[in-house]
Amino acid sequence: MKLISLENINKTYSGKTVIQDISLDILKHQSMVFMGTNGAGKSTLLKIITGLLLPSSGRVIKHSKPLHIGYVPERFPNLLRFTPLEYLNYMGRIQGIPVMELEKRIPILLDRLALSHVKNKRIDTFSKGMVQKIGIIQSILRKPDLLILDEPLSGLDIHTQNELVHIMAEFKDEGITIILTYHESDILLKIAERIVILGEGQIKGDYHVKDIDKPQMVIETSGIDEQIIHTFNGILRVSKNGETLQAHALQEKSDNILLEILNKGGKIHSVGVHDPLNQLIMENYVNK
Ligand SMILES: Nc1ncnc2c1ncn2[C@@H]1O[C@H](COP(=O)(O)OP(=O)(O)OP(=O)(O)O)[C@@H](O)[C@H]1O
Repeated sequence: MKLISLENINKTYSGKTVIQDISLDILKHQSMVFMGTNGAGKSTLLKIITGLLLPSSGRVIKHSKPLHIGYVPERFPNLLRFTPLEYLNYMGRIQGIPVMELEKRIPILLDRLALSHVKNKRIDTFSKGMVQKIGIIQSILRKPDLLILDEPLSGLDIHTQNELVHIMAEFKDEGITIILTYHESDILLKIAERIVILGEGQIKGDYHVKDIDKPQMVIETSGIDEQIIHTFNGILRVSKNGETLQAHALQEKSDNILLEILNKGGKIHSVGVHDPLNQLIMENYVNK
């Protein structure tokens, strides 16, 4: 089911085209990631989808009404001197949410994102990850159909990134469709079903994650028979290059496979990773 359709969207700033003839359907329950180099037009497109920015031409069609969109901008608004309770109540009232409802919902969300203990502290004393969580709570005060997050993980340590990915995955399970921008593939795959690559304001690639192979280990070995390698659990394919064999294997089985090769008297020359998604991204960034 379509949530939003973009039809021939163009956006120009002072005569410079930054979004060029983009048409795209956003489907319910199909979470997406927009990827692209700096200046590719990702933030501009997100703002057009939210309605914060009008396209210069083209149409944004909302297929269901009302359609609640939550939006977490790339930068937190300049309201850092407030406490979470003050800020969230303020944002809730701007969104027209009744005070009674806010009084119930804000403590639940603060608790869920592990921020209850700082609800009365000024946001300007918070870490980047805590500030990002406040931005996320603001975006889901009224449960959205579509949640749009612009670079939600940038500048965060890996632990906080994983925590936020976990939270976003939970939202997804609760039926919220998510669109975000980010550039690290392994994290994105936990959230996205679809990857749209933007470049110079245009769509350069549009892929379903399920169609992209998972990362594989590539093991270069010699001194062992090709037929024997084929019998190891987790081997995907083996190719020969002179005396050397190159085995592609499932990442989760690679430790066992390395041990088996050594046990059978083989030599390991190198171990690397082949990540088809990363390769695809690089090709799209570099070649188009
Ligand atoms: N308000 C504005 N006025 C003029 N030009 C703008 C404005 N906002 C964005 N641009 C330009 O539009 C282009 C696309 O910007 P946008 O922020 O959408 O890209 P992005 O892909 O989100 O980049 P980043 O990854 O750096 O955030 C850039 O060239 C940018 O300089």
